[in-house]
Amino acid sequence: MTDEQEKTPAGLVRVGVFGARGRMGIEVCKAVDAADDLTLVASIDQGDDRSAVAAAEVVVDFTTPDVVMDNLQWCIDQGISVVVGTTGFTEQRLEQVRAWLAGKPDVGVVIAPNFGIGAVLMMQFAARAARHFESVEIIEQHHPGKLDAPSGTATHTARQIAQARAEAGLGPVPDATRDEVPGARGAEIDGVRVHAVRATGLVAHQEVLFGGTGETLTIRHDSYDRVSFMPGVLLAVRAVRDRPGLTVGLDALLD
Ligand SMILES: NC(=O)c1ccc[n+]([C@@H]2O[C@H](COP(=O)([O-])OP(=O)(O)OC[C@H]3O[C@@H](n4cnc5c(N)ncnc54)[C@H](O)[C@@H]3O)[C@@H](O)[C@H]2O)c1
Ligand SMILES: O=C(O)C1=N[C@H](C(=O)O)CCC1
Repeated sequence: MTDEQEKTPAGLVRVGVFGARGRMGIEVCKAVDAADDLTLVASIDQGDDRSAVAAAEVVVDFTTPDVVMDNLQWCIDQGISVVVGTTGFTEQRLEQVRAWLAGKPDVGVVIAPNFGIGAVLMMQFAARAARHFESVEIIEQHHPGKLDAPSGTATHTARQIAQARAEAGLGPVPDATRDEVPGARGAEIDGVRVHAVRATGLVAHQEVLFGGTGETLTIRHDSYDRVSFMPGVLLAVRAVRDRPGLTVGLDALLD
């Protein structure tokens, strides 16, 4: 048993944070500190020795797409459950995480592209609406410090919409564009156009625009402050050890 483990009062969940000096990591450390049932045992950023995290029961990762897989493999190897907010998860990456977890029946991993409760509902509403409209486009807007485009949230939403359209037998989204300045029509994710806006003053925002005969439907979510993600992060921290294996998205935890 480590010193940190010995010192922890019974009943408190020991939490470590990767990316602790980043925009999200700072908020996560504050939220864990403020929670009566959690205790922050390690806050790690680039260049720090991550072995301090070995005392944690749950690690929260808000780092970057290029380091998150190494962090995840390390935590799973140590038998530590992980809550991941870092983006960049392809189906291939998710399969890799499932393979690492296969030999660790007591370890849980929750990976969610967006921990905002409103954002999770926005994605659910969009998936529900998708089968009723022939047209759909996604417009995501974020702060200019964001490294990836389109956002993980937009990519996840596009995949869910594409799946709902396929199940409903909808064909391609109508679009007569013949001459295009490259990029003018956005990126295409599973047949859904996604437009990424970056501007100072923004935090994280997304609109899903549906079009049908004589009508449009816009579903919009706005995170004005990173504290909006904290209830979802804490929900996952409290639940992850009771969910062995991989959970993608917050939907199952909210239900
Ligand atoms: N799921 C969500 O709800 C949600 C919300 C906001 C952001 N994000 C995602 O979270 C990630 C982080 O976002 P951010 O705005 O906090 O970015 P950020 O750049 O402010 O923070 C990332 C931090 O990770 C640190 N880091 C880099 N390599 C590391 C390593 N090997 N070990 C430990 N720390 C390391 C960096 O030094 C930095 O402090 C991004 O992928 C972003 O898209 C997800
Ligand atoms: O600030 C970011 O970066 C965010 N990233 C996530 C994404 O890519 O969807 C969630 C919203 C904030």
